[in-house]
Amino acid sequence: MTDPLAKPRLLVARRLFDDLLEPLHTHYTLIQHDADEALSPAALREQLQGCWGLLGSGSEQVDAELLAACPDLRAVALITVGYNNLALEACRARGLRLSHAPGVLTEATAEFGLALLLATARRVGESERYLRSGRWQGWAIDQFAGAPVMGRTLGVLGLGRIGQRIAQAARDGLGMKVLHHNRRPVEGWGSGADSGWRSLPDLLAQSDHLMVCVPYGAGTHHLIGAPELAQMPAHACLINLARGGVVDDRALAAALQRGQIAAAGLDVFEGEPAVCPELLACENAVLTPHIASATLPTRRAMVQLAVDNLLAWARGEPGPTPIPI
Ligand SMILES: NC(=O)C1=CN([C@@H]2O[C@H](COP(=O)(O)OP(=O)(O)OC[C@H]3O[C@@H](n4cnc5c(N)ncnc54)[C@H](OP(=O)(O)O)[C@@H]3O)[C@@H](O)[C@H]2O)C=CC1
Ligand SMILES: O=C(O)C(=O)[C@@H](O)[C@H](O)[C@H](O)CO
Repeated sequence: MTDPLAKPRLLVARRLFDDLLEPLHTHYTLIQHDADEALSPAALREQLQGCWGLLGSGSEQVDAELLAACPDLRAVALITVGYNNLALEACRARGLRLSHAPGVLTEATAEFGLALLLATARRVGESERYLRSGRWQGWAIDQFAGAPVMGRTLGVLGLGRIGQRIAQAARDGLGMKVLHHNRRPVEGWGSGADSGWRSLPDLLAQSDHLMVCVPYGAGTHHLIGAPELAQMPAHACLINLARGGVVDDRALAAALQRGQIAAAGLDVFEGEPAVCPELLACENAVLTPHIASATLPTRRAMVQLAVDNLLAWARGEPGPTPIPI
C-alpha cells in the first residue's frame, strides 16, 4: 500500500545547484542523479519508477515508450527553453504538467550567437590554432582575411525571443541590416514599409550572414540542407545556436569543404555530444560544446525557474512557464 502522506518522488536528472533545490525537499522526495553524464534511456526508465515528477536537463527523451514504462510520471519541469526532447502528443495524452525556461537565457544565448558570428567571420579559432601551433612566421597582407560583419545584412531564421535579441544588438550595436524568416512575419524589423520578412529562399540569397534560432521539430528538421546552402552567397557565414538537426551537418561540412559558403559557427550538433567527423576536419568551422546559455547567473536562473514551476505545482498552481501545448 502506498502511504497517502508520503511526498511525491521527483527525479533530478543531473547535477544542478543544491542550494537552489533546497526548497523542493519540503514538498518532494528527491531522487538525485548527481552526475554530469546524461542518464541512458534504460537508466532513466529505471530511475523514474515510482516517480511523480522529473526535473530534466533537456537530454532526457520523454516519449510514448518511456511514459508507458513509467505509469506514475505526471510532471516534467525542464531547465531548458527548448523542449524537442518531449514527445508532446504522448505527454498530452498522459495529461502531464510540463514547464520550460523561456526568457531567462535569452540574453546569454543571444550574446553567444553574436560571439560565434564574430569569431567565425573573423576566423578567430583558426588563427588562434595557427599561432599556438608555432606556425606564425610574420604578418602578411591577406593573412586570415575574414568576412566583414559590421554594416552587413544579418538574416535571422527564427525571430523569436533569442532571435530578436540578436537582431536588436546586431542592428543597434553592429549597424547591421536585419532580415528574418518566421512562419509569420514579425513587424518592426525592417525599414519603412519593409517589415524585414523574407521567404526562406530570399533570406538565404540576401543575407551576408545567417543566424539559425528556430526550435527543432518535424517542421524544422534539416531546414538548412544542401539546397538551402547552395542559395547562400559564397562570402556568407552560417551560425547555428538552435538545435542539432535543424542544419544538415554533413551537407554543411561538404559546403564548407568546397568553399560554397565561407564559414560556419556551431554550438549544437546532430547526435551531440558526437560531432560529425567531416565538420571536425573543417578549419573554417568554429565548434563549441552547446554552451550558448553558459554563464553561471543564467544557468542558475534556468534551474530556479524549473524549481519555481515545481513549487507552484506543489501548491496546486499552474506555474510561471508552462509549455504551450
Ligand atoms: N545553444 C543553446 O544553448 C541554446 C539553444 N536554444 C534554442 O533556441 C531555440 C529558440 O529559443 P527562443 O528564441 O526562446 O524560442 P521562441 O519560441 O521565442 O522563438 C522561436 C522562433 O522560431 C520561429 N519558428 C518556429 N518554427 C519555424 C519554422 N518552421 N520556420 C521559421 N521560423 C520558425 C517562431 O516563429 P513562428 O512560430 O511565427 O514561425 C519563433 O519566432 C530553442 O527552441 C532552443 O532549441 C535556446 C537556448 C540556448
Ligand atoms: O535551453 C535550451 O534549450 C538549451 O539548449 C540550453 O540552454 C541548455 O544549456 C542545453 O539544452 C543543456 O542541455
